[in-house]
Amino acid sequence: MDAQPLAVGIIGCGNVGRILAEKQNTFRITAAYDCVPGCALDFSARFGAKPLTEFAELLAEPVEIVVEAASVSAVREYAIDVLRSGKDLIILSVGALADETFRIELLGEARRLNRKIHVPSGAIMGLDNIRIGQVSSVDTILLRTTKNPLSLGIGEPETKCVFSGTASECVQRYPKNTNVAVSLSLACGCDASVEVWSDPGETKNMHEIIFSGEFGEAYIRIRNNPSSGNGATSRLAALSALSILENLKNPLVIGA
Ligand SMILES: NC(=O)C1=CN([C@@H]2O[C@H](COP(=O)(O)OP(=O)(O)OC[C@H]3O[C@@H](n4cnc5c(N)ncnc54)[C@H](O)[C@@H]3O)[C@@H](O)[C@H]2O)C=CC1
Ligand SMILES: O=C([O-])CC(=O)C(=O)O
Repeated sequence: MDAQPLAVGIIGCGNVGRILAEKQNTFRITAAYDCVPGCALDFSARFGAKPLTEFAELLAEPVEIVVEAASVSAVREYAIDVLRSGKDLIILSVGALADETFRIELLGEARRLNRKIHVPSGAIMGLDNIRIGQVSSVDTILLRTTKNPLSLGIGEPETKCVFSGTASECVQRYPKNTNVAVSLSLACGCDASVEVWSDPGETKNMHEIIFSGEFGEAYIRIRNNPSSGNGATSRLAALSALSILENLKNPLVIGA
């Protein structure tokens, strides 16, 4: 007899939520919440999930895991309640975890309740082995992100470095564009350096990672296709969350 598909709840029925729903195979999004009620209703009409117009309704739904695909503020507002309702969590808006006080509280609750929080590789690659930063010395961890100014939400006409600093500072300035910087910091165990470049000629979302330490040196360049529903979000970010959901019940664990 076939196993029941994994029941999934979603917070955020926007671009990432829709990509996950379009490609669901071994899981089912059975409940969908968005702070814009029309978004949850449209999502439900298209994909059959139960539309929720109040967050509290999600806590009572029989889902094993909730995908947050909404915003940094949504993580701060809902993540702990999701864990307390007995569900695991996938967080896309990883920037929320740059706040150390919040992160310690959230992870403390996860530990206490024996729940898992998954941070997908999102719009980058290599996060699996960048975790070696937690067990060996790191000399450099730098993310250089280059996007079209329209994706960054700025009107910069020239190619220019518009931010240089740390991941935790960067995500406050560009919360919809640099969650990956905080993912890198969490993986390697130190606040990554970040440069954000605005390039009016760039049609992709490019991330370059420069990593060196005890292991040697790495340079990774990812040139992502922007997703059709939100140019600031790379399609890879949604596909990465999709691959977590598709693999949750797989006994063979590959990479991170
Ligand atoms: N970890 C990573 O590598 C990446 C993360 N992201 C993040 O993933 C998240 C989702 O991205 P998209 O789907 O492209 O965004 P989107 O803007 O297309 O959709 C977000 C949806 O969430 C809803 N929403 C926002 N705040 C909410 C709240 N407090 N409560 C309930 N609903 C709320 C919005 O109404 C909207 O329908 C964003 O925070 C984005 O910055 C994006 C790219 C890469
Ligand atoms: O999708 C991307 O290229 C990266 C992004 O927006 C983020 O990390 O928030």
